[in-house]
Amino acid sequence: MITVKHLRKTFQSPVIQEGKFSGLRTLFSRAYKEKEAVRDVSFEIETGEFVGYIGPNGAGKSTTIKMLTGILHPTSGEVLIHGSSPQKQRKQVVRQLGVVFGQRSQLWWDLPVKDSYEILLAMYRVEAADAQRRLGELTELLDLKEILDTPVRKLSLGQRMRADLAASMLHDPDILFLDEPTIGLDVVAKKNIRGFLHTLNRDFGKTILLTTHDMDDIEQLCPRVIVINHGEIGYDGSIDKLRERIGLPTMMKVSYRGEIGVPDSWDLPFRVIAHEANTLTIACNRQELKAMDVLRIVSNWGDMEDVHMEEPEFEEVIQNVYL
Ligand SMILES: Nc1ncnc2c1ncn2[C@@H]1O[C@H](COP(=O)(O)OP(=O)(O)OP(=O)(O)O)[C@@H](O)[C@H]1O
Repeated sequence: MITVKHLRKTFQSPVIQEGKFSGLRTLFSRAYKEKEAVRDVSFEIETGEFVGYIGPNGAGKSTTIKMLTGILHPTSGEVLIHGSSPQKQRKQVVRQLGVVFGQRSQLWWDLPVKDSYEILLAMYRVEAADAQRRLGELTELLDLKEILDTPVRKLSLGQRMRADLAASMLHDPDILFLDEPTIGLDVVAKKNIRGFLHTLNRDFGKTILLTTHDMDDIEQLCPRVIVINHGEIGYDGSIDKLRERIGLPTMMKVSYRGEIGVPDSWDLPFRVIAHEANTLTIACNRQELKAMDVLRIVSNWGDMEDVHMEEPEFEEVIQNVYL
């Protein structure tokens, strides 16, 4: 279980001096300004959950993950991983964590992938038989066979990400923190990574916290989403509830055989957005009005042929949370 209580992190950065020799003067100046990257973040994640941690650029996601993994010390507040602090009981906690930062590889650039794995396995003191078995499983699951002998710098981005994911799993941690593991990948590579993460969670019971800007990652993988904005939690719950809360309209396209007799009175519980030839476009808020009730009304206006419904895109919902 992961417990995060009133986590806060402020950074101090030097105030940039203006004018002549500004670079030098900034270097020797004692003026600092504070940046509150994470203001007040609290949540709990149960064992076996798959949670999306999302927010706009600069919201505080990476800073949170760095505190969860023990890389950064919080200014105040506390993180507990299975009851232990990643800052105070670092050795013990690190064994339970797998971490991937999509923007930066943890593998040795000039070494073949396999050699990096051997170093990591030795660092984690994984016994030879276990190491062999795990490497075999991961090679199979992530389709690594072709790239084990290739130096990391020669891998494509998709191959590198698969190699990094395997590296994060070598010591068989039960919790994974993934910071943008699909960044920059093409559609096929993304699909493969998602498949792997889904398997890890469903079949191997791994607890996963996933940061991403790809809303398809979130929709396909995460039953629960935590939204952070300006260093604070803006939402914590299911995607469906989030849709409900934002309440963007569902678009309904109703087509008729022949004429449509839209009544003169526009006093309707939904909006008619467009009326073209034999088609009406209607926007209705499904939290306020059931689709059946809309259809009951519009069926009186002509001989209905077809109805097409479009739910708001999750991307659009999220943009409204970030505002
Ligand atoms: N070491 C640092 N020193 C000063 N400010 C920092 C430092 N690290 C992060 N920040 C600032 O803290 C804020 C939060 O940064 P963070 O990297 O956590 O955001 P993020 O949500 O991960 O963003 P992105 O989606 O762009 O990766 C930003 O304004 C960033 O500039």
